Amino acid sequence: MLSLPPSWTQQPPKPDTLRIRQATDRQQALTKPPGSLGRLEQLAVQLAGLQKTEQPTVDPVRITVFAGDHGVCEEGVSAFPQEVTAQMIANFAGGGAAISVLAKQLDASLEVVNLGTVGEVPELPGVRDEQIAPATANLAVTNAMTEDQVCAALASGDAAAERAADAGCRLFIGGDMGIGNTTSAAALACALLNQSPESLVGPGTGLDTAGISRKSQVVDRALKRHGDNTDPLTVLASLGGFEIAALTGAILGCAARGIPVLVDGYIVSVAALLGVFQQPALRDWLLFAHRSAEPGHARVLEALDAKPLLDLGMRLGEGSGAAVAVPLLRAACALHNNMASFADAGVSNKDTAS
Ligand SMILES: Cc1cc2ncn([C@H]3O[C@H](COP(=O)(O)O)[C@@H](O)[C@H]3O)c2cc1C
Ligand SMILES: O=C(O)c1cccnc1
Repeated sequence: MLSLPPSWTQQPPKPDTLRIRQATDRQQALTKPPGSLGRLEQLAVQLAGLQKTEQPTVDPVRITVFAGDHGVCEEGVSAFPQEVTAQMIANFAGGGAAISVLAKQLDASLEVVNLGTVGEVPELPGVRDEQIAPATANLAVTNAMTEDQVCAALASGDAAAERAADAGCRLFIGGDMGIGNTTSAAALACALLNQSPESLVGPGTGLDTAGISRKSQVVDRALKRHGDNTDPLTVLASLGGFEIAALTGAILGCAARGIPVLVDGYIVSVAALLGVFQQPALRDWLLFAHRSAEPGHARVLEALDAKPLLDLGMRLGEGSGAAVAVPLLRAACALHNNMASFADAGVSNKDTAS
């Protein structure tokens, strides 16, 4: 019997329509022409509905980076060697990674979950050892994971959501670290969206044209082996990665517990897409931070009907693009919660002007 977290099979809660109406009315009453704060208004209204509150906030922010290695690296699909995954875990803990710097700057809590790396990772503060296997199997030739391994990864993600809820976190950011994971993400997105490898495979950490063409052929082999099954659990087992499955589990787990999720780039968006395939109502809980420079991201965002807040040419992962968008959400909440209304400030509204 597979042991799946409840959020895999149960629908996430619906946003609170009363709070949405109240927040929409409040935006109309604040001292500004209606709609003049653009998408910041919609963000505050969405957060008020999801958090079931008059005073939305994103603090405290929780960032969890999930790390795992990919057997498909033996096909030469990344510009970087596989040992970088374990080395970066140490860098996250040491404060030197991009997400470490951003988390500190945002005053967000950062945790790292190691789901399985080929390289040794010593015991480190802030790093949880939840290793499933040293790496997934090579998805070009066989299923990347067993269904039991997928369940273990989903459960790790769900446990991260539980910790975020227990800590009173009001916004969740998931990050990825796993050399080779843009190959897995492309294969997953191709299988779910019935796309060709050419349309979704990109340079990742920096492949040249010949490298991208080789990577496309690897994804093509994987898709031929996989067939046309779009069941999320089957697709994850066939083409996924430990960190991607854990991200899906975390995103579903956060929604189930009433925590909105700020989605990062290509990898996290594919994890979110899997979650939406499994539970379409998950879509309500997702805010999209940025458009990654990885070319396949645009197609994945389109499938999710998502218009990200930023387009900065970033293509790092780790949750970094989402972290950069947090100040926008903070601004949206501060404006919503603290601006004066026309009545309070004695400013004439459109309707009362003579
Ligand atoms: C030093 C370094 C830090 C990273 N942080 C995130 N990634 C990102 O790049 C990798 C995916 O790209 P590909 O599929 O081409 O290997 C993942 O580890 C992802 O998290 C990094 C990559 C490197 C090299
Ligand atoms: O957008 C991402 O998530 C991404 C892009 C390239 C490499 N790693 C992650």
